[in-house]
Amino acid sequence: MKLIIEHLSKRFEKKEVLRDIDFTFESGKIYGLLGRNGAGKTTLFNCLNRDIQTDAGSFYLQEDGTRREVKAQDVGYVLSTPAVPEFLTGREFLKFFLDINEKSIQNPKTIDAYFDEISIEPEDRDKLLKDYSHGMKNKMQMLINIIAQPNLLLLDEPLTSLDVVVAEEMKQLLRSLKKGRITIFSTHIMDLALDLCDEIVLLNHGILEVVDQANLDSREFKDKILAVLREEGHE
Ligand SMILES: Nc1ncnc2c1ncn2[C@@H]1O[C@H](COP(=O)(O)OP(=O)(O)OP(=O)(O)O)[C@@H](O)[C@H]1O
Repeated sequence: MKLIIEHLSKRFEKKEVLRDIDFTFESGKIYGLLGRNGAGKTTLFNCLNRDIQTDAGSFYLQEDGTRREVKAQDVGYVLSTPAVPEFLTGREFLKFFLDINEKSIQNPKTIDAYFDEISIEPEDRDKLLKDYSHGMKNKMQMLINIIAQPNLLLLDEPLTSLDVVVAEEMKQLLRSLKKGRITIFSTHIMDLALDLCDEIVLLNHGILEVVDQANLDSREFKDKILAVLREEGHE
């Protein structure tokens, strides 16, 4: 499966954020999306999730030579600022989510098994989500997006607020889930991108480009990424 983006453009008033983007993402890979503040990473995700309209261009999934439109159920989108229903407990939220997605979830596990997977302690599972820490809310959001096994998993700086142990567990989880889906991961933490991702993609001057990692050790590779990103002055 491939996600093919053709001539995608988006501007906000005078600011041209995405400029005629042509890019192909392939399943089985984790893509690290790097770009400076304001480069347009969230805008790209919002377009792919159809939260905002594009000005021009299109994107679609291609499987066995057949193209089809990206549907809502194809996409899991983990926001950098977690949005969870604060009036529910963790368990109620998870149960609700499992119930409404019953038909699409393959090999469902028990609610406690899911909590175990993201290391939410038993004593926290029946607390209201409003009393969860930022990192715990983030984990819940990541979990419900992973459970539904989307074809396209968009992660907008999701590991930044997690403690080192959980961030490591989440990395393992994402690695174990990458087969058969396209994972695009935006981050400002270059080491995380290098550690987790199969490809590094830069969003620079409104276009996407892959950074070729061939024959470069990680220091040289980092320098190369920085050099490309530095070209763009603050606007
Ligand atoms: N709804 C909006 N209205 C007007 N301008 C917007 C809107 N959303 C984003 N922008 C502008 O588009 C540009 C790209 O923003 P975006 O949030 O996509 O960048 P980003 O790469 O995710 O940044 P960061 O790394 O800082 O989170 C910025 O200049 C931002 O001000």
